[in-house]
Amino acid sequence: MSFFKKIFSKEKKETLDKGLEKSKSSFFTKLSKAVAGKAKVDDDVLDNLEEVLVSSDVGVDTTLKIIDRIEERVARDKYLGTEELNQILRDEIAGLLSETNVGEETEFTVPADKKPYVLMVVGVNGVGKTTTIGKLASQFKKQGLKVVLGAADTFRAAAIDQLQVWADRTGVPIVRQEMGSDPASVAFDTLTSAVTQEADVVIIDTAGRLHNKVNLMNELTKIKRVMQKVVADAPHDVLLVLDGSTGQNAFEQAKQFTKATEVTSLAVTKLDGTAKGGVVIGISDQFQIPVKYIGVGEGIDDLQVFNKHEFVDSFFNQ
Ligand SMILES: Nc1nc2c(ncn2[C@@H]2O[C@H](COP(=O)(O)OP(=O)(O)OP(=O)(O)O)[C@@H](O)[C@H]2O)c(=O)[nH]1
Repeated sequence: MSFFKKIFSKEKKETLDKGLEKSKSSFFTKLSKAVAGKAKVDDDVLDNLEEVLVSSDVGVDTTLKIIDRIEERVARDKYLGTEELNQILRDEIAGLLSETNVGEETEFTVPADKKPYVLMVVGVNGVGKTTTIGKLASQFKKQGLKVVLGAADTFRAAAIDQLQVWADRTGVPIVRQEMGSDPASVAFDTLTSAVTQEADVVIIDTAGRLHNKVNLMNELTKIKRVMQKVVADAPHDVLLVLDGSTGQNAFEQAKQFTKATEVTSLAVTKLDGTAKGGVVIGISDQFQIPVKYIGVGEGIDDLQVFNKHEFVDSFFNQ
């Protein structure tokens, strides 16, 4: 048994398979319609395939890239049977994910040389930001790491309270202030407290008001600047949380946030409730930002480290 197979636990695989069920069944139903009655991959099949990919939220640019590559293959191999299409798509998608040079990890890890490792989490309301933070806190704590949460989404009282709920649930300390207080001040306090406690991981929640990009940019820049007074190279990671079930909206949010701040990794949530799982492929390809985590359920253990081999295996194994 390969190393990869050994560490890809049965439990993780089952959760992933279940989480991608809707996307898979919708994709393969469409794919079988796209090739119905056709023995070879021709222009018609490629047109249909293009539609299948776009309607699976892979995104237009990434779809065209995939179609171009299959066209090249058709031209080279002369005859390509439609029964081979599944394998070819699988190869092309795995290839695309490899180009973004991500998804090799299988476990939650924090860099050993950063203490505390500071993770700033951004994203609009409702995408699953708080839940993702709670799930991450739980995972890191399980590894014996000391975690501190910072409630720097001070825009809404509910956001602070919700993070408190996750802090209580996971037994992790939280630094919070009144609603409406300066988010940068909360971040500063959180880092100071983390350094004093010799914490390993700090997770900072931020407000994601997209309606005013300049404000958002200023706010995130200020939080970063103030954090650097405590930990010089903080934040070590800026994680953008996107709701996978919103398909093209997720692309739009990624576009806006990457303009407002330097996003270093992505979490795509709610893949279990949607047939739009293709969004993971398109987003990682178009933004060239690693998808680090995927949310495949509401439970505390339903956040997975995104691994491209596991993802492609699960997606294409029916
Ligand atoms: N099915 C499913 N639901 C999820 C997932 N992640 C989050 N949710 C749910 O999505 C809803 C919104 O999640 P929150 O974490 O509250 O979202 P938020 O982005 O923090 O939003 P605000 O609290 O409004 O800022 C909650 O009901 C979560 O349980 C997931 O991976 N799968």
